[in-house]
Amino acid sequence: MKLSELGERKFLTTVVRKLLEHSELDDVYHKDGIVYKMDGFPLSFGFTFSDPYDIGWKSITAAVSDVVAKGSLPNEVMISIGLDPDLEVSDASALMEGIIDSTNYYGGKVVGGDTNGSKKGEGWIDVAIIGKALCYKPLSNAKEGDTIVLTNKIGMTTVAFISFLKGIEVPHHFLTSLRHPVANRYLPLVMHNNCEHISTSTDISDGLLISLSKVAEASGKGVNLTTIPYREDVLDQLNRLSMDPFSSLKYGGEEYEALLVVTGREVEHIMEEMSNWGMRPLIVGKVIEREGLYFMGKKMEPSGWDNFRGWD
Ligand SMILES: Nc1ncnc2c1ncn2[C@@H]1O[C@H](COP(=O)(O)OP(=O)(O)O)[C@@H](O)[C@H]1O
Ligand SMILES: Cc1ncc(C[n+]2csc(CCOP(=O)(O)OP(=O)(O)O)c2C)c(N)n1
Ligand SMILES: [Mg+2]
Repeated sequence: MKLSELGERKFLTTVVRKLLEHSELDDVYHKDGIVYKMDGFPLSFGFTFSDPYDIGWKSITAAVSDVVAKGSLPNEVMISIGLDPDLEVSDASALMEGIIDSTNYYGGKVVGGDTNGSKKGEGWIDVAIIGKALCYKPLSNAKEGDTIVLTNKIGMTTVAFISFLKGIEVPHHFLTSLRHPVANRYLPLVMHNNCEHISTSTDISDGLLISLSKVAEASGKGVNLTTIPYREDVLDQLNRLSMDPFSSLKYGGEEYEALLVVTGREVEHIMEEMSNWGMRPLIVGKVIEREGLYFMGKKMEPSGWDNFRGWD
């Protein structure tokens, strides 16, 4: 069987998980207050419209997103790059500047890395981060009745992805978050202040549905999504593209927002604090007893980005 038939998530849960020291496949590995993260992508994921600086910036944001979503702050950062020998030095410098600026923005420091040659069009960036946990909660910790809060409304990348797949030109502003995504660096502080009320948390970089179902599976519970958390301009544009919001959900990913799973009555207070730090949070669902993923009580399949299958 080929990897493309099995899919990335099944490969991780049925093959990789068995070979690891521990069985929890969380966004970061946590031990004694320290978190460990590795995240990478081929440079071709920068599409044709991203410049080298922004690709460097984004490689850090993608990795930091998992760290901040787990209530942690990045410290040491290491970078492994593979570059085409024909690349201009000025472009390679811009890529490194994007990496350094982004790391500084999130409060970390680049302490080293590795440089390799790649074939044309096959370069990559891998980022490793060691960080400090201010409020780490394992994915398995979600409890029945918990409220699920998303840091901001989403959908910009979904419009871009659907437009590409349809071969339609994308209005410029929908590309901004794909080019230069910014994760909220204050989220770990809000989580730290309210840690006793947070059951767990995760980012939504592979798409909202995948992340919700990871929470459900890890905790042995279910998740009921109660709204489609798209921005108004996204809903308008999907309408123009003749796509309904529900079927668009699977074309997600590369949105560096986070889900907080909140227990008890502090939800409003936590959302107010998030607003004070620049987020516009909203409630998107609940943890329920019945296993699986549901939309307004109706069972649905988790779908989203898969590195071996694309949007699946
Ligand atoms: N090649 C690998 N070897 C060991 N663990 C891996 C490998 N690839 C992924 N994992 C682990 O599987 C889990 C899920 O990975 P991934 O989907 O890439 O996470 P995320 O989307 O949060 O970046 C993580 O705990 C990660 O550390
Ligand atoms: C050419 C191209 N096709 C498809 C995509 C879409 N895409 C690539 S990676 C990804 C998911 C998230 O990536 P990342 O945050 O690096 O992944 P993680 O390891 O955290 O899951 C998506 C939606 C793209 N960026 N470029
Ligand atoms: Mg990630």
